[in-house]
Amino acid sequence: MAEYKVFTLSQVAQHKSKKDCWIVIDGRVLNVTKFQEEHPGGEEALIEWAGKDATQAFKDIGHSKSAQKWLLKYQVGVLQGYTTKNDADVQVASIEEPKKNEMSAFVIKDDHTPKYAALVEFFLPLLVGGSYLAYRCLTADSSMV
Ligand code: HEM
Repeated sequence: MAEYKVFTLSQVAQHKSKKDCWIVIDGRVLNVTKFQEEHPGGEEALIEWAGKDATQAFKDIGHSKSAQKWLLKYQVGVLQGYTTKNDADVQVASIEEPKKNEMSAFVIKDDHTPKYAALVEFFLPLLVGGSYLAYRCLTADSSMV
């Protein structure tokens, strides 16, 4: 388990230039100065967030799991108020939740009960109506005799 130095947001804010660029993601303080040119999303995306907490922006893009692992490579500390018990904890917190919600929505759609109810609602009036007509026909025939 790595022991990281603790920084306040105002300490991070002092590293907001292209030559000295820190950002915060999920409570991790990252020195991304050398990563700017390598970043597949462009260096501007990182410079825009220099010295700030970019957690929401990072999540909104939908970065891959592999991108999340890259965070560990550039971590220099932890934001005050956060505790990273181990490296795996913070990674999982970022992407898995939306996928679980998608699945539960799918399960609700897959429920067969409403289909069954719709069939009964359709055939029951037909059955009652048909029986009534048959009864009327039979009664009419017998009255003519
Ligand atoms: C140190 C933090 C970051 C790392 C390690 C990182 C890493 C990556 C990686 C590996 C990709 C390629 C696609 C993927 O694997 O998901 C990517 C794409 C991208 N990133 Fe980042 N990123 C970081 C921070 C940010 C921030 C703060 C923004 C700001 C909004 C950002 C915006 C983007 C965009 C726009 C793309 C392109 C997405 C696409 O082409 O669909 N990234 N990033």
